[in-house]
Amino acid sequence: MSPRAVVVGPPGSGKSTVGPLLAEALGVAFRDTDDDIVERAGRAIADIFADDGEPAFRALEAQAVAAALDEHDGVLSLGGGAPLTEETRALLAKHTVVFLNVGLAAGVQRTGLSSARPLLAGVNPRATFKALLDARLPVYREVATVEVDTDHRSPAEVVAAAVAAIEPAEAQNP
Ligand SMILES: Nc1ncnc2c1ncn2[C@@H]1O[C@H](COP(=O)(O)OP(=O)(O)O)[C@@H](O)[C@H]1O
Ligand SMILES: O=C(O)C1=C[C@@H](OP(=O)(O)O)[C@@H](O)[C@H](O)C1
Ligand SMILES: [Mg+2]
Repeated sequence: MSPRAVVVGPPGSGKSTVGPLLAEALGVAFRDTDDDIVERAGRAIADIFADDGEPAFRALEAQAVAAALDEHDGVLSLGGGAPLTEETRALLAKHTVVFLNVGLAAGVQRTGLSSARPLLAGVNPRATFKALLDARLPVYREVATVEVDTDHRSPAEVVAAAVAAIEPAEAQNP
């Protein structure tokens, strides 16, 4: 079993919002590995970071991603940092991976009102977000088979662009 599409990208790119809409458009089920981690640990992501630290979260995340890649055949959205783990990058090599890109302004705006993302909770979210984008863009591009810009696009417009990008990629690699 293999997901129809795996969705990666920075926090605020819309993985958890666009993912279910993309699944609906493709007529398949949706799963989000952050939800799997919360369910399995019985704790919020912010609590896992606070109690056990980021390396412990990344280990739970790598397990959750490996299991979901094996079990799920619909659209699978990952947490923003999942492709930082080398084992996950290796597993993603066999899959259709959609990179939802977001620029600094929209990314900060979309994540600014939420305290659910511990990595962005510091005193200067804009500088933190910029450093995160600089470090991660090459990683997202390394694992992606298609890239979709989400700035100035509604979630429905992002879905349309993603479907248009995925279908020719699937035709090339059936
Ligand atoms: N294309 C978009 N345009 C405007 N707002 C968006 C868009 N995509 C997502 N959002 C909003 O941004 C916030 C973060 O989205 P989310 O799906 O949780 O991102 P991610 O899972 O990539 O971190 C949510 O409030 C969501 O409604
Ligand atoms: O970028 C990251 O490292 C993280 C992103 C979050 O998911 P979203 O990208 O869905 O916000 C969540 O997995 C955790 O807070 C760590
Ligand atoms: Mg998410």
